[in-house]
Amino acid sequence: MGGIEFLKGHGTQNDFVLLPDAAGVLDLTRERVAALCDRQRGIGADGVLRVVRCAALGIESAAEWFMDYRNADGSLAEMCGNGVRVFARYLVENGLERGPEFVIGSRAGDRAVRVNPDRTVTVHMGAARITGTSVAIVGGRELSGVAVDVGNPHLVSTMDDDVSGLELRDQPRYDHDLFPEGVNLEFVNVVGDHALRMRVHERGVGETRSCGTGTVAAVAATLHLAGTDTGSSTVDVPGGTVKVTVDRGDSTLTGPAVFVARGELDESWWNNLP
Ligand SMILES: N[C@@H](CCC[C@H](N)C(=O)O)C(=O)O
Repeated sequence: MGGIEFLKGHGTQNDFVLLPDAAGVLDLTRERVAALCDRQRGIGADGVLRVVRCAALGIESAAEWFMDYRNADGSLAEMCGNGVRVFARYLVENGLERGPEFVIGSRAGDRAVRVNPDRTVTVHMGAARITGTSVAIVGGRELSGVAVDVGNPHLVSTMDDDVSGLELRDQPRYDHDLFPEGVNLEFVNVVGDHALRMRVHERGVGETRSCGTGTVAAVAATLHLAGTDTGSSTVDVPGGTVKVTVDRGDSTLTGPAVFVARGELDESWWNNLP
C-alpha cells in the first residue's frame, strides 16, 4: 500500500493525530494539518504530532526525536504537555526509545520524560515563569488573570463561581498587545488544598477537554496568588485528571497517554489537499 501511517491518541481527552516521519519528508502544510484535525472532513483532533528525528531537521540536541506539534488550525506551537506524553509512549512502544527515561525535543527546548509502569507519563516541563497580569473577557465578564510562560503563553483566571458555567464556545477577548502571538486561556476553581478544577480555551484550537501546559500554568498561578512558588496539585479537567508539581526552575506533569487507533491516510485525499 505504502500510504502515510497515522495513529490517533489522547492525553486526558486532548486528542492528537500522530504522524511518524523519521526522515522529515512529509510536506505538512497548514491546510493539511487543518484538514486532518477537522472532525467532519478529516480524522478529527486538537492537534498533530509529527514524529521526526532531530537530525533530519538539522537540530542539534541531546534528544533523538523532535515533537513537531501543530494546533488544529495549522499554526505552530512551542510545546504540548498532553501531546508529549502520547509522543513518549509511542517512541517506547515502537522500539524507537528504550525508556523508561529519555529526552524529547520541542520548540520550547528539550523535555525529559519518564514512561511509568502504569503507562502514565511524567514530563519535566521546565520553569513556569510568571510574566505579569492581564484580563480575559468571557461573555462580557472581565476576569483578571496571571500570565504564565510554560514555553508557550498562558493567562490563568481563578474564579469563585463554578467554571462549568462559563460559555467558552466563542474566543474570549484578551490583550493583543501583551500577547501578540495569541494566548491559551485557563479558567480555574480552587477546590481543595491541593486540588484545582480547570477549563481551557486553547490558542489555535478553541475549547479543549484538557491542556497539559495549561494545568502547569494553573498550578503556578494559584501558588503565586497564595504567595509561594513551589507546591503540588491535582488538576481536574473535563477529560480527566493530571498531577502537577511546581518548583523553582522546573515543574513536572504526570498523566495518562492513550492510543485509540492506527491506520493509513488515503493517498489521493492527502495529495489533493493544498
Ligand atoms: N494542548 C496542549 C497545548 C497545545 C499548544 C497550545 N494550543 C498553544 O498554541 O500554545 C497542551 O497539552 O499543553
